[in-house]
Amino acid sequence: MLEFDAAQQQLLDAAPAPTTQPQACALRAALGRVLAQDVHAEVALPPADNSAMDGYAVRLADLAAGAGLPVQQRCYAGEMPEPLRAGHAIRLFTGSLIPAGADTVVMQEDCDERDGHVQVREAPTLGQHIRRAGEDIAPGTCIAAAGTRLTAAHVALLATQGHAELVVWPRLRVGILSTGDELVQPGHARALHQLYDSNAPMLAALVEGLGAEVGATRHARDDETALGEAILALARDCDIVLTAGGVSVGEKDLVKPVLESLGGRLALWKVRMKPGKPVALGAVRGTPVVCLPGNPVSAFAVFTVLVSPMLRRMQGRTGVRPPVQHGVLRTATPSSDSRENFLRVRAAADEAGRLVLTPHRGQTSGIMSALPWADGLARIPADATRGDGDVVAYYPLASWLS
Ligand SMILES: Nc1nc2c(c(=O)[nH]1)N[C@H]1C(S)=C(S)[C@@H](COP(=O)(O)OP(=O)(O)OC[C@H]3O[C@@H](n4cnc5c(N)ncnc54)[C@H](O)[C@@H]3O)O[C@H]1N2
Ligand code: MOO
Repeated sequence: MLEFDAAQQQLLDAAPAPTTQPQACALRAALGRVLAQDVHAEVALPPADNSAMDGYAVRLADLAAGAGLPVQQRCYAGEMPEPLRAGHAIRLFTGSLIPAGADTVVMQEDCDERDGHVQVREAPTLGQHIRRAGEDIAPGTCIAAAGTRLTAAHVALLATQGHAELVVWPRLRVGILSTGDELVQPGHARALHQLYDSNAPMLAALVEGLGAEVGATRHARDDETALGEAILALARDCDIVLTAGGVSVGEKDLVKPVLESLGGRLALWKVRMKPGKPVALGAVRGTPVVCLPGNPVSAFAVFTVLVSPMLRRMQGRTGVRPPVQHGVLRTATPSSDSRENFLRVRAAADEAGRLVLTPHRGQTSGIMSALPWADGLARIPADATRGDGDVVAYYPLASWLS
């Protein structure tokens, strides 16, 4: 059996970085896209000294006499202030530019304005409430690196630079094949011996959750010709193909011989992980094909911890393996197995602020209701027992599936 970490690495090694040309993408459509180039700040942030408060711009020394100061101008955000005259104040608002000659902002709560004069009640400190030009970002700073998958926060930061377009990698196109005579597509009538196909919609949703695109989805019966045609068509139209089912040792587990007949190199593994022992990696006409186990729980776990790093690399992303955290198991039932066991767990903080991991009551690969229930996967090492109070590695779905 292949060790889990070695399998994850071998899949990564089989993942080519993007080979297509980067493309332009409107800022408004950039959420979830992957930057193909570093973006450097051209303008400082903030671009000019401005007020952090609604109040008055003054010269600190002018307050020493304690007299009220004539209000020279009311300057709103979006207007140009006049240079501050000696012994005067300028009324301004949050975001208003600081007038030349002013060195301090007094918030309006500390002032009284009457008959065109402002009296400052609380002695300010020099420079208070002024946001300095460039204090956040200096021109030339890299504000988003190539390989970043853009979030709303990145979109906001990139907008400060006035960019209406960004250079991103084309979306990775993933082909999905579910296999099995027993499967019926949702929306169709189902006989007693049949099962609705949940792997295809699940894998499509997982792929889209990473910011990749579903190039095509197919279902094939357990028949060498049908499987071969489907894999060839998907390999032709997509950057990578994911199949589910038919990869174990049963008489109708035909995916392996079909891949071999298509002439691709093939590595079939029994990976030392649970759920998800049977996993295969092949290539058809240069397109990687990854075969996941048919049990939907196993396919979900394999996608999360084995396949997602590979897809991230093909998307052109950096940080292909999200951080693994650690948490304390809270369970009445210790876990042990000859394979690395990825328990479906919920995560919460205990009174001391420690991350506590509670396993779902059903941990066999047939218990699908554990998937939407879980926050992540807790990893129990192979050939070891871990029970209540033990610290284990934790793979949060929020980061491993994004
Ligand atoms: N004798 C052995 N039997 C099995 C072994 C083994 O080592 N020796 N391994 C077990 C493990 S572990 C797994 S995991 C499964 C994986 O088998 P396959 O990848 O060949 O998957 P199938 O047999 O095609 O299906 C397994 C299971 O999942 C259901 N399924 C399949 N596709 C879908 C779908 N798209 N939607 C919903 N459900 C699906 C299928 O009906 C089966 O119940 O093999 C074990 N057996
Ligand atoms: O490895 Mo299988 O995925 O446990 O049921």
